[in-house]
Amino acid sequence: MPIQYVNCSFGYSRRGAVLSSLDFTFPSGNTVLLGPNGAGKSTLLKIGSSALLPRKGSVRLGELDTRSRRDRGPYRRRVAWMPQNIDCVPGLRVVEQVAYAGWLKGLGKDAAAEKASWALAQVDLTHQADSRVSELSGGQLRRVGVARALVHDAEVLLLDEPTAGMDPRQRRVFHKVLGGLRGRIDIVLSTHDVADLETTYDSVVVMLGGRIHFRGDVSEFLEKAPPETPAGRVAEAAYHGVTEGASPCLS
Ligand SMILES: Nc1ncnc2c1ncn2[C@@H]1O[C@H](COP(=O)(O)OP(=O)(O)OP(=O)(O)O)[C@@H](O)[C@H]1O
Repeated sequence: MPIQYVNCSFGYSRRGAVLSSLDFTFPSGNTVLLGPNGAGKSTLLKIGSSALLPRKGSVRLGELDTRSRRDRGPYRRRVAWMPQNIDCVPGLRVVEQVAYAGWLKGLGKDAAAEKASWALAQVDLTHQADSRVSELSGGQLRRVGVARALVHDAEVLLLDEPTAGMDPRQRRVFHKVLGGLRGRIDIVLSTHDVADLETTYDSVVVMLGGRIHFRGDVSEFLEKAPPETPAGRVAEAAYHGVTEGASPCLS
């Protein structure tokens, strides 16, 4: 079931609006959220996760509304969010970090341990299960963040720039992981990286200036590239085609 933004407005201060009367529903499947710095991608995901509440309007998953205190617990069990900054509990090993996240979302101790091992396997980190997080690279730490988001069987996974800091090999592994989750969970991932669009995602959403500027299938998005574009540069050219001429700044 997709997240719905209904007439949603939000600003960090009284004066500046980041989102204004946004009516939008994320597509099902794997969705990549693109847009320049400051377009509002993280804000959209934070509001979608219920970490922030809209100033006006609502964010819903089925009948659950993030503004309702009673709905927020069930909402957060169904929608997992990985923020840009991954905070880990000092002293815990990787598998314990993930199990702890599951326990916080209501899993029993044994179930949390079992699901933690499963989640680490999904992100190809089983071999690091007993490492301390301080021993991990930035890319591996992001995969721990994804495992923590996966551990409690949410229906929707919101990932804020999970591939930042990953080397090309790690990124390939990560895209393979996302491709493998296709059809099992709805994923929305914000990034500046347009590699592997066809094999990893079903839909593309482009944000500009706090608005949804483009929404469509990956194939519709790639058609925005000029016909003579060399094969390896189609996604990048499509992104320029979609965003060209539009103001990148928030009004
Ligand atoms: N905590 C905050 N306090 C005040 N303004 C903020 C805060 N976080 C974001 N903003 C502002 O909100 C707007 C949208 O920022 P946001 O981080 O959502 O964009 P983004 O598309 O995720 O950017 P990036 O690609 O750089 O991560 C920007 O103008 C930004 O300066």
